Amino acid sequence: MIVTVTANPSLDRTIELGSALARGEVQRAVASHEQPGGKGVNVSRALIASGLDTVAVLPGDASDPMLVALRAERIPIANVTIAGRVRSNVTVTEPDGTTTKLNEPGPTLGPADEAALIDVIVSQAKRAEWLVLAGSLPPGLSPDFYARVVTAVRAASDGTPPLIAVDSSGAPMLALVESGVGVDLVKPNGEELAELVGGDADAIEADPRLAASAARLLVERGCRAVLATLGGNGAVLVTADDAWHATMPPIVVRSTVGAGDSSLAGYLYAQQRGASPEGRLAQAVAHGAAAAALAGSTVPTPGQTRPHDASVAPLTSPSSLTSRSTTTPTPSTDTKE
Ligand SMILES: O=P(O)(O)OC[C@@]1(O)O[C@H](CO)[C@@H](O)[C@@H]1O
Repeated sequence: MIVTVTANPSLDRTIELGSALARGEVQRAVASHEQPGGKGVNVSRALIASGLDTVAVLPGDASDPMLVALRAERIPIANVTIAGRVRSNVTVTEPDGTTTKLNEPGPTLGPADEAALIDVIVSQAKRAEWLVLAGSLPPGLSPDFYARVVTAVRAASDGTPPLIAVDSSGAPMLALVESGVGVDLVKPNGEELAELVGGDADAIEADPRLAASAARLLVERGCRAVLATLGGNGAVLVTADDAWHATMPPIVVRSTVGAGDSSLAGYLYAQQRGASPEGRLAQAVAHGAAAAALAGSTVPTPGQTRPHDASVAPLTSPSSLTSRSTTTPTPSTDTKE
């Protein structure tokens, strides 16, 4: 069982344009989609599509349209009732695959909401093999919320605590790494790696060796494995002893929203099926690529993924983080989200 936590879920609205976005103009959309989202929620949606057991923990009233949409998709949830409404995030996609995202801050939560959320997470985590903590934090939650959750879950465990995966950014992610609690897997993109260890985000995303060298700094700070997604340049997986790079299967990008979440789900799906680290990396890239080729934040089924097209190779001598890459990133296949 895999428990996901989305402290700041959203009702994602995707607007597909038939021509390039023109700021300041009125444009007619060719299609629109509304889907329940937020990073942990998307991981749960992708796990369900892959036939795995999951529960999505999130704040939100049972009658909130976002929770209603989640139930309609038959995603098992454990919610903490709050006074405010779940936020709405808007995505605009252009024909060349460019994805523009406008994310609301989310409802303000108080100390009682935070305590209730941690209680629900601790109780759900007792039957979990993995606990996935993903996304931004809404206003009012402590910046070290994720470190608090990890500590509470481990303290309450009466046997083997769940493995913990984290995919977040900014202050909450930095606070987790700096807390020294140590987690089993983190899934940054190039920008988030640069935020955490320094360096140039575009150069990291363009150069798998540079990304591996940045990821290794996170391993040294207590993250047992780092799955770094590099948009069109695939992904790297770095552990204390090894590093691999997987290339991205060729796709036509439709929407990159949730592609990173699908990558994480693909990694967990392969891990649950006993795959080697290389196999997990290939499945992560295949899930991310398949998601990027689908509309809105639609998640793929394993049958829609092509792990054999993601060629995996060991990375033996990572570039120095201070080196600059001359490779140009490939925006048309970016799976940053
Ligand atoms: O604002 P956050 O929490 O960082 O990200 C939220 C979000 O952009 O992430 C998902 C895609 O990864 C979307 O479903 C959702 O709108």
